[in-house]
Amino acid sequence: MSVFTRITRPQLDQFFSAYTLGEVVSFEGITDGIDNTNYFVTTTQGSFVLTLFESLTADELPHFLKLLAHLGENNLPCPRPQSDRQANSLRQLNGKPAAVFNRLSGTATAIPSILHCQEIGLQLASLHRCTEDYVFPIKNGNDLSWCKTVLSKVGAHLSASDRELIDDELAFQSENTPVNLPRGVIHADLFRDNVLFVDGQLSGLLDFYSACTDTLLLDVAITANDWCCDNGTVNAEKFTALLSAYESLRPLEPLEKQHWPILLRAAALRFWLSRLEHQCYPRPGEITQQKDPLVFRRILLQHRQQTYLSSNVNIFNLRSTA
Ligand SMILES: Nc1ncnc2c1ncn2[C@@H]1O[C@H](COP(=O)(O)OP(=O)(O)OP(=O)(O)O)[C@@H](O)[C@H]1O
Ligand SMILES: N[C@@H](CCO)C(=O)O
Repeated sequence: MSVFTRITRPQLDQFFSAYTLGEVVSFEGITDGIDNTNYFVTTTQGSFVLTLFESLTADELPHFLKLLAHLGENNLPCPRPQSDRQANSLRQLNGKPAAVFNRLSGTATAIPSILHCQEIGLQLASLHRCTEDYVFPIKNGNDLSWCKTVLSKVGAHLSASDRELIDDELAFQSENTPVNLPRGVIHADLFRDNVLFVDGQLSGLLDFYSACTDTLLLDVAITANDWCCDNGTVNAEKFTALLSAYESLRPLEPLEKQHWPILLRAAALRFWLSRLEHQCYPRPGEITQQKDPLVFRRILLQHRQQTYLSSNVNIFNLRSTA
């Protein structure tokens, strides 16, 4: 996140007086992330994170808070929404919907090892399994039609060859839209900066605000593209490690294996476009971060050309064949 909405100490004191979480001792804006405004808040009773939601509405947010509560009940290490004295977990601060969560320990890993990739593969499969029967009425806002809209917004800023590449990929994805693949709750943004580790053990899964109901394999592809590429270069060994760990809890169906290369491309395209959009239309904020769109251009090109297939391990080398 970045700090888009500044809050003052008196506002915070008043806000926390609605809870039974102690008195505010200190607070600071968090610079990571690009969607919401987050502050670390230390009170006389513990450490918390205050989130001011910058785009999700008060109608949508209860679904996300309920999902986080469900995941916590199933022992996933997710932030738990804290309730105020009236049992509300969603309030308003500075004109924005706001909520308080327990602060999870750990730090994100910038350069994941094979072990980190295995850990995240296992956790993602746990997430998919523990939401098998969970009804989550949020659609994927970053689907193919969104990709087309973003291209129409950023197209004028792109080189002719990049526009052509994106057009071509969009045509490919439209012709190969997955049907009949297992669907469920997906995190949809399980990047390295949304996962905390303590001494190599996964201690936190963060930022469920892109979560939606969609193809489970898309979630695996989104996660693998970030965790298993070293600065945009596919690391075939890491892909295999993540997938094998995932499959130890949720084996992929034959149809999913067939679609894996397609969804890797879809996931790379989606984040190339969102990063381009942020680059072309940055939001005003006090502390803002921009992420490099070219990383996902590189990943997409490798998936299209499958250049990594010449390595000893390839990312289609799944444990069982389709
Ligand atoms: N419950 C928590 N415990 C510990 N740290 C947290 C917690 N919630 C948020 N953070 C910290 O704040 C950062 C930003 O949070 P988050 O990823 O939810 O924000 P965002 O703006 O939605 O980010 P993104 O750009 O990934 O969409 C995290 O990377 C993490 O460092
Ligand atoms: N995880 C995204 C940003 C938040 O959606 C990215 O790295 O582009």
